[in-house]
Amino acid sequence: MKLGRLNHIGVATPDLDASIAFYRDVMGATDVTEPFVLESQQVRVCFVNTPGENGTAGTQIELLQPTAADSAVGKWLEKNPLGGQHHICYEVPDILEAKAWFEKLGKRVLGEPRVGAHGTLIFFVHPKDMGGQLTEIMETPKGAH
Ligand SMILES: CC[C@H](C(=O)O)C(=O)SCCNC(=O)CCNC(=O)[C@H](O)C(C)(C)COP(=O)(O)OP(=O)(O)OC[C@H]1O[C@@H](n2cnc3c(N)ncnc32)[C@H](O)[C@@H]1OP(=O)(O)O
Ligand SMILES: [Co+2]
Repeated sequence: MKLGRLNHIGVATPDLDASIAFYRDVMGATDVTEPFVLESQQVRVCFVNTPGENGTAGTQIELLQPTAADSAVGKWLEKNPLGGQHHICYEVPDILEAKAWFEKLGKRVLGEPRVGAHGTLIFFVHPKDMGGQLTEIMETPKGAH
């Protein structure tokens, strides 16, 4: 498998609007997308775009507020009520090759690849098999970079 760019860091929050204000007012973010609900993942989400170099896209902070307590992010927030870093997402050139790679290593791929918030195929690998880090693997968007 070939590791691609760090696409985003997933950050869970109990209050998306307060987190947007934090990134704008404390962190000086100037490029924050409009929030939208991704019902399949039971989250309200938006992206804080960080500057890249020489006009390339920087990485993103993916802000996630659960729409239900009994959801992946909702359950995580029960243990981490202030919120914080929830997962990390790397790009790969070939999602099926990457899935086979992790499975061959005996790591738990969570579900079949599905279309994620960026419109390309993604899957997650269980944090217990990844040194405690919930890891999202995303196929590099066509024509990106
Ligand atoms: C904007 C949408 C975008 C997209 O999908 O495109 C997203 O990024 S959506 C993000 C939300 N979706 C997911 O996170 C899907 C993948 N996550 C899962 O399938 C679950 O959260 C899972 C399987 C990682 C844990 O679910 P489970 O029901 O087993 O919850 P537990 O609380 O029982 O956790 C078991 C064990 O894992 C530890 N854990 C849970 N979440 C995390 C985490 N984010 N990072 C690190 N560790 C995590 C939890 O503490 C438990 O450990 P233990 O030592 O047993 O207490
Ligand atoms: Co994500």
